[in-house]
Amino acid sequence: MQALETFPPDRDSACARLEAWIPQAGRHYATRRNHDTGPGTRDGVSQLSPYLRHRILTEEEVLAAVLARHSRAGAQKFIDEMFWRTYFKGFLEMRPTLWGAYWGELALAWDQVQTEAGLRARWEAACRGETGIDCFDAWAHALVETGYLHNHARMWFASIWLFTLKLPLALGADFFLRHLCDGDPASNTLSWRWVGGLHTPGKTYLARVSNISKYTEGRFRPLHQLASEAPAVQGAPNPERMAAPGSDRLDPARRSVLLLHEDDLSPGWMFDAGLAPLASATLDATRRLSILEPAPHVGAFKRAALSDCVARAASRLGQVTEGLKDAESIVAWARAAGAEQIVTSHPPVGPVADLLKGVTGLPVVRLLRPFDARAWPHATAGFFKFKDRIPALLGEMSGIRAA
Ligand SMILES: Cc1cc2nc3c(=O)[nH]c(=O)nc-3n(C[C@H](O)[C@H](O)[C@H](O)COP(=O)(O)OP(=O)(O)OC[C@H]3O[C@@H](n4cnc5c(N)ncnc54)[C@H](O)[C@@H]3O)c2cc1C
Repeated sequence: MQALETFPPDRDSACARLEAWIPQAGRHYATRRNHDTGPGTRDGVSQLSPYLRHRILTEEEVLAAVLARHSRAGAQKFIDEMFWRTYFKGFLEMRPTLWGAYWGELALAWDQVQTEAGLRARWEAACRGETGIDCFDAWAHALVETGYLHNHARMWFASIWLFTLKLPLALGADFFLRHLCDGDPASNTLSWRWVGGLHTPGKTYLARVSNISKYTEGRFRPLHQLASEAPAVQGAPNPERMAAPGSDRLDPARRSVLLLHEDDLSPGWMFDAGLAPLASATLDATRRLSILEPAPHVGAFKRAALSDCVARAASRLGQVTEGLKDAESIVAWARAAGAEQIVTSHPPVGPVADLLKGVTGLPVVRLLRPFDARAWPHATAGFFKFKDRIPALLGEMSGIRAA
């Protein structure tokens, strides 16, 4: 699988990529980050997202590594972009109904695809990269084959999907989630909403020929092929904000088992908090990403990354059961291990959190990372308000030198 060659799903590869990237995270990133010269040639972005999304690398360790090499001002652009991930997660945690609304819209759009031949033909052509719009078709192929798209290409792609091809937003977000190695409920759903004018109400993103031509360095110039206007799409408005989640309390004296999942593959912080599990298990929630089957590389990435996590933490885990897939098997496994509680890292809104809602009969202790607990409550409005908090959030991180 090409995607797993590009993104080997293990921490050693993640650390090597971070190490190689650090020198580029300053001025180079600020000047080159918007350029997309195509798979295999782009040097302006880190391609760390599959590792960050699954917390094979944590935001804190990437930020600390970058700030050990660059001043805060020198790496400001990269630091800001890193915090978009945190901001989107916090925003969705406090507005979880947006995830339910997305699933409702997806189910409706999927019904329409099955009953409206014209829509089905346009959707299939878009997913197969057969629209006749060269740039769009090339991005569709790259996504399916490599499991990754550059941020600028994601913006152009989503814009063309919505405003030129006039396809439903939920089907586009689903196409991304089924193929991206970094597919993330918060960043993906909210970025699609941002392009469609729902995240910042009324403010849409229109892909323009001149912008595509400039930042693909002449690879593409879709003259007379793109929509010239981008009216906001229909969709659920941003709901009222709820309180950000807090951490459950860990009672280390109770017999615990640890459930490892795709949202946090660096469990060391839970052992530091006193967790000594009788046994551990990994959860495979891939099938819950979509109504359709996710691409093979998506599940393969997650399963291999979970196995790598188990191998790294083996001495702390007790006996390990890999690949639980539903709530019933989680409860049966925990009971068989003699547990009084199932401990897990707090899963943000998404497939794992959905699955864990079905666990009954044993308490589930969801531990929230201090970084998330500090950052998420600030995602109250737009990113630029959140951005004001970045210096304070950096200051509160352990191991960060003041720059
Ligand atoms: C329509 C659309 C859908 C997207 N879907 C996803 C998704 O499912 N999963 C995902 O991780 N990102 C998503 N993004 C955000 C962004 O495109 C990717 O995080 C980024 O391209 C990852 O590549 P990189 O690691 O080389 O980024 P770099 O530019 O090197 O940035 C470093 C890190 O900062 C964070 N980051 C940078 N830009 C963004 C951004 N705009 N939003 C959120 N975090 C950011 C990521 O963690 C990234 O790894 C989406 C963006 C758009 C426009």
